[in-house]
Amino acid sequence: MGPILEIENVSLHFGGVKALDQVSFSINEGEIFSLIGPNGAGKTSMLNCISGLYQPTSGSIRYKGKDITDMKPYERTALGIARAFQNIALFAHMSVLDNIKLGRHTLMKSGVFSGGIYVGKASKEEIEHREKVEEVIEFLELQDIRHKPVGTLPYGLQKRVEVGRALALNPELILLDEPMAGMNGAEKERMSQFILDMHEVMKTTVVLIEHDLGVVMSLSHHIAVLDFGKRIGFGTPKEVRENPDVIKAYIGEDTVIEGGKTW
Ligand SMILES: Nc1ncnc2c1ncn2[C@@H]1O[C@H](COP(=O)(O)OP(=O)(O)OP(=O)(O)O)[C@@H](O)[C@H]1O
Repeated sequence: MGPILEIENVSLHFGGVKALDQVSFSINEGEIFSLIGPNGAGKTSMLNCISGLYQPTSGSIRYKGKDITDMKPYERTALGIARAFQNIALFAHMSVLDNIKLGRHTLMKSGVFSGGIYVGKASKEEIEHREKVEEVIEFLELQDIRHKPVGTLPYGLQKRVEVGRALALNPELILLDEPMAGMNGAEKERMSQFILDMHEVMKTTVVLIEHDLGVVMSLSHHIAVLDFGKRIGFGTPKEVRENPDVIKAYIGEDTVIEGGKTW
């Protein structure tokens, strides 16, 4: 399959800091793609450029052949790009169900108030809306906690709800910023399985930022490696693992890039 996202010479400067420096790569439709690199390498900045939170200083971003570089975040959401945040962006006092429902509000054409007045369009939309939310709750196995306030849940489950909120937007491209941060081994395995199912069952293209290289190497079809804002590696897990520049950037660690190692 061809590329769904093409990043071309993207730079992002904050004053003198080059968070991204002429970075290019493309992501194939339907694949699991990972962005890796040390702290401060520019991974989150790249996701921000893709989701529209930041505007690149220069360069372009094409989604399904269309230049989206100047589009607002909500316009990108409408095109099928959704994002789960590194720091959970949920409403702690609201239930799991309501948080996931809220994720879909940006997509609803009928306003919040039209439901009670104009039955036709609003009700059809409301049914679709509800069906998708239920599908996500089932997919991420959140049935038992659907009515629990998110703030009362363990961190790992909150991360799963955060992913659910993005998934409820029915994205073709989902951006997951460290969805496994702070999780134990069993929780990571579970999240890995959900990511694999997003790819295999939902046919969603997944862009993942993850520090656990074991997870990255086993899940990803392709990987881009950033260091100080520059792309220092790109390819399959095998290619990246054997790339001398990547190994060099990994100095101070064992030079074998394997499971259990983090970056
Ligand atoms: N809004 C901002 N204002 C100023 N500098 C920023 C801003 N956002 C990011 N940076 C800087 O850009 C660089 C890249 O940061 P970024 O958060 O993208 O890295 P990262 O690879 O995601 O790191 P981490 O793994 O720690 O999340 C860092 O030097 C950071 O301090």
